[in-house]
Amino acid sequence: MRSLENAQELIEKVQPDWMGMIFYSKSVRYVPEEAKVALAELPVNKVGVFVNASLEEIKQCIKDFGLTTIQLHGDESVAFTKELKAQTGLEIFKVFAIKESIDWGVLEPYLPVVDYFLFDTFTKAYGGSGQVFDWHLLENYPFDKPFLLSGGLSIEQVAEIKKLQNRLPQLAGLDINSKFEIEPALKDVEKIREFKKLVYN
Ligand SMILES: O=C(O)c1ccccc1N[C@@H]1O[C@H](COP(=O)(O)O)[C@@H](O)[C@H]1O
Repeated sequence: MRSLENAQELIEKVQPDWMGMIFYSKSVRYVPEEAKVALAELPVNKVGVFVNASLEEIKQCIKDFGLTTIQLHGDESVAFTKELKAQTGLEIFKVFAIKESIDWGVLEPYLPVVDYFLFDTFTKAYGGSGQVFDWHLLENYPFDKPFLLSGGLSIEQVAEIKKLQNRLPQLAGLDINSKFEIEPALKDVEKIREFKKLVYN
């Protein structure tokens, strides 16, 4: 999110557990530096979404925007992720871009370093594609580590999402984005409220 009014309305009406801001300059949802004064004061857990950013860049955004959580949405190594955790102590979501299969061995070294895994659909643009991956690939998820589901989540998938929640208790949250927008970065608050009601009631 990047509009103060839209974010305030969403917080008031939906009370999300987290709210994301994209700090990847190639994204249509990129949050410019000028937004920092307004967004920093929002009373919500703020997730900074980064794609192969440097430690310095991430630390500057943490300071400017009052981030509580870092979402690493690129090809960040275990060593980089460990250093970020050591230097900031903040909550970390590490994203894995899913293609036709998942090699759980690749995720394993991240276990001691991250708070949540986040699964998104593979795309050359890294994220925000609105594309859904094959959720069957998660059925043999081998870890206790909680994970978040992402990638084109929409209101039409509520029944399937509920089935997945029943099968996989490690599924800790749903990361919604482009399917709940009026335009890039402007969220449809009523649609999100409806989605939350349908999924959690
Ligand atoms: O939204 C973007 O533009 C974006 C760009 C680069 C990396 C991540 C991005 N967004 C994240 O992508 C996922 C899935 O979004 P969608 O539902 O498929 O639109 C989500 O984590 C967004 O935060």
